[in-house]
This record gives sequence, C-alpha cells and structure tokens, in this order.
Amino acid sequence: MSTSKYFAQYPSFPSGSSIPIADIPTLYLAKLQAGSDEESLRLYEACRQHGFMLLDLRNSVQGEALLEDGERMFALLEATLTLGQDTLNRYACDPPRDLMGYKRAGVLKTDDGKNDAIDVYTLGQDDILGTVPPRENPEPIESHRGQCQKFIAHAHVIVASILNHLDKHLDLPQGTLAGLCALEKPSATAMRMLLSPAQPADDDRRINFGGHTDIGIITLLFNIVGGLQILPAGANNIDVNWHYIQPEEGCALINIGDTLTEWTGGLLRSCLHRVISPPGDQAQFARRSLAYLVRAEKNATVQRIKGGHVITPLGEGAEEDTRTVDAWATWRARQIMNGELKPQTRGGE
Ligand SMILES: O=C(O)CCC(=O)C(=O)O
Ligand SMILES: [Fe+2]
Repeated sequence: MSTSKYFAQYPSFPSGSSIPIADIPTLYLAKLQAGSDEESLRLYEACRQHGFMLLDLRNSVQGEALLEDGERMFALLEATLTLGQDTLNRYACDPPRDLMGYKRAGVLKTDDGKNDAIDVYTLGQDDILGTVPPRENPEPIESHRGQCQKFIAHAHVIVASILNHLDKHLDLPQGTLAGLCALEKPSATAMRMLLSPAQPADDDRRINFGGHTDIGIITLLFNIVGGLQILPAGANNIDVNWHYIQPEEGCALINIGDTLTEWTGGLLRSCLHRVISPPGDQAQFARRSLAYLVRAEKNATVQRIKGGHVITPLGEGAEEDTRTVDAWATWRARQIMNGELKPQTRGGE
C-alpha cells in the first residue's frame, strides 16, 4: 500500500523533467472531514477538470485505518496472484457476463492491438459482505475474508464522505449519491487486485492494461510503482499525450467513473486512463495495484439525476435512458469488445 514501507522497496519514480507527469491536485481527507469549504470546492473542481486526484489519507483516523488495511490487501494480492496459473484458472471470470474472479494476462487487446499484460483478480463486495451467497475464491482470500471486509468498510466510509461533498456542490439532498451505492445493497462494486510482471529489458513501453474509463461511480486506487497514465481531455490518443500519475506515499488515487458523468449530465469528468510499464528503473519490478471500484446499486438507472439547480434537466423531447446501471454497463462492455465504441474521456463541461 501507499506507505513508506512499500515505497522503500522500489527505486523512486523518475523526476518530472524526464517524463510527462499529470498535474492533478492532492486533496486532504482530514480537511474534507473537518468540513473545510475551500477543500470541498477544490474537490468539486478536480472532479470536473481532471476526474482524477490524489487523496492524502494521513491525519485522519479513518484514512490511517484504510492505509493499514491497504497494506494487508497488498500482501493478500501477492499471495493470491502468485498461486500459479493452474490454480488461478479454476477461478476464471467470464466477461462481459461475469467479471468476478481471475482474468489472466494476455486475453484482452490493448490500444496498440497487442495483448494486455496484467493479471487481475476481482472480488465482489456482495460476496465479501455476504449480501449474496458466497462464491469460492482462492484459499488466501477465503482465509482473509475478515480483512477484506475491513478494507471495504473503511474504503466505503471515505468514498461516502467524498460523495457527500459532491451532493453539496450538485445541489442534491445530503446522502443522495452515497444512498445510490449503500454497502448493504446488491451491486457490482468490487475490489480488484492487479499484477503486471517486470518489464522485459528489450521492450521499453508496453501497454499492460489498455485505455479505458471506469464504468462505475468512483474508484479508489492504491499503487506504489508508476505506470498509470491519463490522457488529458481533448488530447489526441498518441503516446506523447499520455501523462503519468505519480504515486505518492500516504495517498490513494480517486477517479470519477462513467456513471457519475451520466448522472450529472456530463458535469463530472470520467477520464481515459491506462497502465503501461513502469517508468525508469521501476520497470525492472513487478507492478501491483489495488482498486476499490464503486458501482451503483443494482436497481439504479443511468438516468440523469433530477432536482437541484446544478444538474441541467434533459432538453425537451430528449429521451431518458432508463436502463439499469448493470444493463448499461454490459451493453457498453460489449460495444467496446466488438470495437463499436472507443472509450474516451467524457464529461467535465
Ligand atoms: O493499476 C492501476 O493503476 C489502474 C487500474 C485501473 O485502471 C482499473 O482497475 O480500472
Ligand atoms: Fe481503471
């Protein structure tokens, strides 16, 4: 996780002048929790302008608890994703119908037409919390369900506090957004563990995980080694335009997903991102990351949220999209898989 213990295990991220680094803001959870209006406005502006921000979790009781949980989850990630292909294949996922379970490296196409290079294990929140009958996961996960529950509970508190700030700026009753992803309601919310092997010496810029936007409401991500990049809005999808996100100690990365862009009629930005091989000396190391991907509860639809004075109502005669978030997500995933839709940065107007 993003604490000094883990950062000390790798060479440092290269300095800013040698590679392009995204200029995203760092927000402070402690200030947001203390009700700072200034920090709250910075949060809203970051959600509109970038859709990506660092959140410093230190000096907040809940933030520090999540940092500790994250460290434990990194150990679990390691134990799980190094079980070996034969064992992991027994838990294979079945996209786009079922995204839970193991996705081995090499089964997805990336933007350059090559194969992806990232092993992923996706663990459902409902499975971990017992909202649905449990699914069988590899032994390290099964023997650490309690730890996974803690991680989810703590991550959710922090996500909810961000969503409560967004309610205020969107002129929505307090609790509107968090109510659409309440912990106890069934949803496709998941914890995703990702591992890409060290970079072969002769291949200096491999796309490990192709350009995409996150389909849900919001994502909280921990990484230590670099490699995550974003494509700034309006920039052409060519290599030089992709900017690295520099991982920072004590911070989680927060990004807005497509669902929030839909709900707000495009006010908030869902930004295209990808993972390439880590920069500089970090390329010699395997890269691990942990994402908490918050999706809306199953009964929610993708229609624009009504009420308040900030989200513009749909124009006269415009047709409401009344599909459920899950139906919409499956449709989008299929369109992307069939090459009918190219994911792009959306919203932030
Ligand atoms: O590994 C990362 O840094 C990003 C992962 C990601 O974008 C995702 O899981 O959706
Ligand atoms: Fe993502």
